[in-house]
Amino acid sequence: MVTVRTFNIRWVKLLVSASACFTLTVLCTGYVLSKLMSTNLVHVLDRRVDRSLGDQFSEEVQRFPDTFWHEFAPSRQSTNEHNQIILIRRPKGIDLDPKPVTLVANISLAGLGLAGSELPASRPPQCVLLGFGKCGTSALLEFLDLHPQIVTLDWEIDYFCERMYPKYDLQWYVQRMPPSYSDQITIEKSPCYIVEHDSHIRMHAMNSSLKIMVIIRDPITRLLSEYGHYYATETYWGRPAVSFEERVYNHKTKEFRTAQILKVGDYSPHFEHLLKVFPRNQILIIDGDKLVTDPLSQVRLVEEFLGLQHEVSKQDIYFDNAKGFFCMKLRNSGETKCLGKSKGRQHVQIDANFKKKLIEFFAPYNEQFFKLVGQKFDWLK
Ligand SMILES: Nc1ncnc2c1ncn2[C@@H]1O[C@H](COP(=O)(O)OS(=O)(=O)O)[C@@H](OP(=O)(O)O)[C@H]1O
Repeated sequence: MVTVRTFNIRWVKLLVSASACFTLTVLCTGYVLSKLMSTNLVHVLDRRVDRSLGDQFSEEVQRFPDTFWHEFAPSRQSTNEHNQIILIRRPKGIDLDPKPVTLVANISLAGLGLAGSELPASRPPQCVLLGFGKCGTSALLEFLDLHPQIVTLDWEIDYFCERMYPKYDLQWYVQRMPPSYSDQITIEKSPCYIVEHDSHIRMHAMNSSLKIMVIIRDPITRLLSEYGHYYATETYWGRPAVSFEERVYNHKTKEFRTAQILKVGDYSPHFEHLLKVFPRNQILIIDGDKLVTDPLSQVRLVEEFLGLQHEVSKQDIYFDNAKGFFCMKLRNSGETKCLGKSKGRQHVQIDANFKKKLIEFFAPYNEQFFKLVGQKFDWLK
């Protein structure tokens, strides 16, 4: 009898402390969330506003926590009846479309000395970088972002690809573009666009005068880069990775694994389709190998293609010995910025005989590509 009562009391105690813990957790989470939503209101609007307002604005700014993306531009539509700036943000995470959080900034346009002036807004891109993956798409975009008249989306939205297009409409796409002024050019890059041919048609339907950029590089270097990515992924997940040779060549049949190599490495079929959709003068081909050794030469090509002044200069970049690549010097802050660890990996060394085989394998595909685009590249050495 005594034992049963002791047992019951113990259970009641346990239940009480468990529910107290639960209530405390709920209360704490609620408090933290409400703090996040109410106090950290304003983020730097954009580079130009930030620059024009200088320190005075920066002092007023309370940075929004890093766990939130800057979602929409504070555009005309996103100022409220009190002329306050409204920011819409969503938590960072894997979910591509979580519910955004709307926040009213604690400052007004007039308070910023911006009454009546144009505010940056999300606009459809006037130029898209279609790929090819592993050819330097991120580096190109980072260098272009140094241009005051260029605004770039810093993630791959893949909107025109099959994975996204049926799910989202144009408004969804445009709203995700970074804030820009009407005299700026918005660029986004998604490497799936070049190999998924329906994307070409979908982009043309959005804007038939869209400017198209495609970056290519020596297909063997591209293949090595792709292998580096595969190796890093397998290692990360603790899975065994096959050697480069094994991945691209079947030693039993003594044949290259063409499905693996040519899916992206044969550039011609993708260009053939692109040229059926967009006129050649709307397409700019960037040399990914030159982007590594002389990034300014390729940035200049883009500036001319987009009808912009040459703004990005030697002062904006430097060669970083530790990274082994060119990096950026940011004009506003004086800070330096290199691409992350997953860009600029060391490539595996390949045996000279195997490289010869690869060169012979790719040669006819490259010749066909040079003919198609009327341009030669210094590849296969
Ligand atoms: N400045 C600078 N810094 C770092 N990396 C640079 C740079 N310029 C070009 N590259 C080359 O870009 C290669 C990655 O290409 P992508 O960004 O197109 O890759 S991805 O498809 O988006 O994953 C990457 O390939 P890996 O060297 O294999 O990592 C680089 O060779």
